[in-house]
Amino acid sequence: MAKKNSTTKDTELSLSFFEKVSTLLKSETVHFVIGLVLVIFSVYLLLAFTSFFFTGAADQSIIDGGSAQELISTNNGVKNYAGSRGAQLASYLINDCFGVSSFLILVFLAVAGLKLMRVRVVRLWKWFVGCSLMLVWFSVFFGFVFVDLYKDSFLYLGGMHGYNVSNWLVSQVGAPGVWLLLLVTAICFLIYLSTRTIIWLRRLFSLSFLKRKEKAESAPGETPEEFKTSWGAKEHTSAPASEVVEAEKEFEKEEDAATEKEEIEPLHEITLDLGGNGERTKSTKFADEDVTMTFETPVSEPMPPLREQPVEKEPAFQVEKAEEEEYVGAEKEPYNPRLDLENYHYPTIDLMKHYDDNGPTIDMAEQNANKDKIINTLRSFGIEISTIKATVGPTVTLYEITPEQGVRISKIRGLEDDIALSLSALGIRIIAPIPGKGTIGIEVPNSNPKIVSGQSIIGSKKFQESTYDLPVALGKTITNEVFMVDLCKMPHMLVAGATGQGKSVGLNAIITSLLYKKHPAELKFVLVDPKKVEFSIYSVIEHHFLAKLPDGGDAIITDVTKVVQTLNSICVEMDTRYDLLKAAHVRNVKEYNEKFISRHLNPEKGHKFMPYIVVVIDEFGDLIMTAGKDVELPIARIAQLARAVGIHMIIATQRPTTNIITGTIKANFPARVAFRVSAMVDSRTILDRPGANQLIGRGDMLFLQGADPVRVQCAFIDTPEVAEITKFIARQQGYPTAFYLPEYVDENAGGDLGDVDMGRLDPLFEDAARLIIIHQQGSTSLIQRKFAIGYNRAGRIMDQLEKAGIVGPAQGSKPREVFCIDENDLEMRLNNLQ
Ligand SMILES: Nc1ncnc2c1ncn2[C@@H]1O[C@H](COP(=O)(O)OP(=O)(O)OP(=O)(O)O)[C@@H](O)[C@H]1O
Repeated sequence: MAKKNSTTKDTELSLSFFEKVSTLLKSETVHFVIGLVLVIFSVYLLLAFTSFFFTGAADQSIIDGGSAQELISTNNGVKNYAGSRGAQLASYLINDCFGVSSFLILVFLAVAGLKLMRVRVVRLWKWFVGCSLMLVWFSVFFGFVFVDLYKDSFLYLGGMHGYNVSNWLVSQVGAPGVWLLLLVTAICFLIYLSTRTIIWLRRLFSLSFLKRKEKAESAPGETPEEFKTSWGAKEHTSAPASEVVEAEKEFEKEEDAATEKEEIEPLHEITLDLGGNGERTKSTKFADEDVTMTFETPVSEPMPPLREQPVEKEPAFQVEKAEEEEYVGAEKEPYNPRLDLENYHYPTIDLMKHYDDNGPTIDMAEQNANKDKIINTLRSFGIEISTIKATVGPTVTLYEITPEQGVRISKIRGLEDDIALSLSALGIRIIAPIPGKGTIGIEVPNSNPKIVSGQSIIGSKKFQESTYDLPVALGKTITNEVFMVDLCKMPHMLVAGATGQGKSVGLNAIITSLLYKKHPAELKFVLVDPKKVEFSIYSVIEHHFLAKLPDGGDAIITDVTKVVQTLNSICVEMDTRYDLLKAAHVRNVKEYNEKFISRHLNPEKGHKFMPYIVVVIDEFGDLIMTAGKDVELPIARIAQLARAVGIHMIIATQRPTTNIITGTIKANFPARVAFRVSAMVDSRTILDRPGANQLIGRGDMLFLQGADPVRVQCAFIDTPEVAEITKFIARQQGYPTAFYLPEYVDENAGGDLGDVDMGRLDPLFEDAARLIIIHQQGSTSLIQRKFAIGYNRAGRIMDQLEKAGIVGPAQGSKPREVFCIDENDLEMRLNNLQ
């Protein structure tokens, strides 16, 4: 017995020891120290290797012939700068192993060290595979090519590995075979590094570079007909290019999915087991009643497609027939919008908090009690039911009842308060009938609600594999399915709910979903936060994901006048985008970007890749109260028109009254999210029906797009989680500035040049005038940039230039016309001014 006790104790002790060691190994400080040691060791190796080239010959006899005792002694005579150990290491790795390609070992060690120190974000396994493959390849290559050097040099360029392997290969496939083998493996490796290799190879095989040369030499019109047809330049080059874009996309997708899957797999599948024996459905017949109660565990059936509501007032958008010949860029490679930040890594799922208590559990006692209460309450009003089925969601259970024949639905609907009273629970909602089912639903809050973690939503297969353009994962439905929508199709969303009911968390869930799925080149946010505290955590990703006015101010907009300017600037951007779409003869931003990527739009004519812009406005009520029409008008304009040009809006308010959510706003925000509100009238304002007043709060919400609202438990993504995600993004390389929205010149303010004081010209006035003349471009942002001054000062200088007749009036987003042709002309005008 005593022996057994001591064994258990030992096991416990060793367990806690291993636990301690494993926690220690996970600590950031230990990682940093190990990383630092690796980096320093790689520097030492570099020294040893480099020195080996110069001192290797002299050291050879000592290293090879000297005894261990001699090498340890102080006067060992080794010349290598890294001492006898360095010389041994270099001799072993270079001569005995892989030759000069052993340098790749220290490259990998340095990269691994930097990753552990969190200096660089890299995919270590990719570096490992890459370095290992190159190590082996170069070793064989040098062993094969410099085989003669092995006889009379102290340095084996391919090491013994390269020498042996290449000799063996030569004996098997002959020297030409080894050349071909090396070529094929090198090509495969380059394809592994970048699928662009395929484009180069195709070009090489089609000899299109020869054709280009020929074309340049022969004058236009001189190309012989047979030459044209046999080479078929246009069709042949454009088709593979687009295929390769697809291939690249596929490649990236697979790669991302593979890495993400590794981290995500265990998190999203929740299986409910009511009976404890693995049955999915269980029916219970109650002895005293005639009612069958069925429990249903949530199944992950595909969600019914959301009914899309056509956006009201969407203007007719005509597409003119292309008359001019289509532009085809000189470069055949597709444009890669992500190229500037091609090493950008999407946030990983482990940045979010993991809740152990994730899956729904079923309290049978609670279920039975609720069932009895529902049956008894209905019976006391003379309503008999034949079946009752319970679906247990994260926070709410849906009881689906089938009444006996002849019972009027309106009668049950009228009993909402009585059932709520009998169950003594808040948040009871009756859905009579459940659309498409012929049953009546009674939603009852669970006594022990579960948190729907952000990790379980973002890590879900459904979200990870979604192909939506702007995927937004909101939470989980009553059947525990991940509830997702495509913001692109909505196209704007209205979020309302009383204070403290989960609005801010909901907005975080929306923004975070987009951050997890989009590249900084493809998406920009405009964040408006009159409360000044909600969105401040996003300020660190300004250079990656935020858009702002080019006036040098904060990217998170907190000031009402700035909001008005920004919204108007977005209207300018919207108009510009429409013009570009029209010029490109396409109907929406997606088609436009596809055309731009395939280089069918000329950047010199102002065409550019258009990222989606998502405008998120918190506390919209506050804005309307302070700025009224100034805010409402641009919002209504954007909401009516911006869908096609990739600008989407999400506005949130805690005061869902009719003077804030006006008819115009409502009509243009077809997707509505309602958290709990205090009064039925507020629910009617948001959803056009009651329901939001019966929610239980803490992220319980109704989502409406189309006819029937869906009850969803919003994902809980807390501020520290968002901070981790934004920190992860901010640590990576970003753009030099935020995405600049176009300048907006307030026509009422700017148009009145009577206010411009020409007696007190800005000290930079003359320099700015010269700059404008040199560039022949009347742009305020140019002045701002060159003189590093704010928007307001640059705007004032521009007004003075206009009054002095040097530039013309503002023309929306386009630069002003410059009236001065050269510096002489300017001198004359300046003299006239004095
Ligand atoms: N989805 C959720 N799951 C669990 N708890 C939640 C959820 N959403 C919100 N909560 C809880 O409710 C609290 C208030 O949420 P939140 O700050 O989002 O409210 P709010 O509506 O934005 O309030 P306010 O309008 O005052 O900013 C949170 O701190 C959290 O404890």
